[in-house]
Amino acid sequence: MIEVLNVSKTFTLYNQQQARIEVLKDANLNVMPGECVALAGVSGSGKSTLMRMIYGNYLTNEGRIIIDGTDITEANAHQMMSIRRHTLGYVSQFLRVLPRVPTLKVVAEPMIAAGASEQAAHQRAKELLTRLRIPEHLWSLSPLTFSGGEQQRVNIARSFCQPYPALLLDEPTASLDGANRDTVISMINEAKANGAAMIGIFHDIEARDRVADRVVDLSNFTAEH
Ligand SMILES: Nc1ncnc2c1ncn2[C@@H]1O[C@H](COP(=O)(O)OP(=O)(O)OP(=O)(O)O)[C@@H](O)[C@H]1O
Repeated sequence: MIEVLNVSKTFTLYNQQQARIEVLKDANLNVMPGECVALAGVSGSGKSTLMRMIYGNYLTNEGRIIIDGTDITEANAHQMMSIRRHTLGYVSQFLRVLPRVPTLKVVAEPMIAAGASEQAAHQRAKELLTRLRIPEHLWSLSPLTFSGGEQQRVNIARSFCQPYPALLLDEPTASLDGANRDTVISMINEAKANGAAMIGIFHDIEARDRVADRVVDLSNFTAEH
């Protein structure tokens, strides 16, 4: 479902004497439906960089990244938008939304964009916000003033509102209390049971061990190896 084939990534810092940072060399990873792979490796080994390449935010220097049969290193903007709409979700660490959009709409929006009716999307959004313990009186407010943990839960609700077949998780439990952390771990395991292929970064090792089938250490894919 998510295939990373011989991927290399070097950053060139044009405003700093053309300095080159070789982050990944010949990285390979294959994630099957229903599998969760955790990315590990020392700080700076390229975990976030690889996730951003898979989501199409960073270009790939070499190699191919295949999502559900499409090579996203060659995809145009229209194809990439369609993949993000229907196939690949991304739970980022920080919520990025437009100001003044109510929480309920923020959560339902990706599902509506993927073709669901407003009524069905709002119903699903309400179920998820309830499950993630966001009090109902906050649903009509913008999440921009919410606490860090509340914002993270809105972000998770938004990414789980529709059943993406592939999902990227960037520290999904980082700012959560125990009960919400357990809820998110259950949601990840349910998505897995429903066939989602997932790649995650978890600094919370206990959470990682409860969801990950495999751990891949990106330090093995650096230029020194
Ligand atoms: N946009 C960028 N421009 C230049 N260098 C970058 C950029 N993004 C990442 N890097 C460099 O790539 C390397 C890997 O960074 P990355 O954030 O992927 O590491 P990580 O494994 O996720 O680290 P951490 O565990 O600390 O979050 C770092 O040396 C970083 O400086």
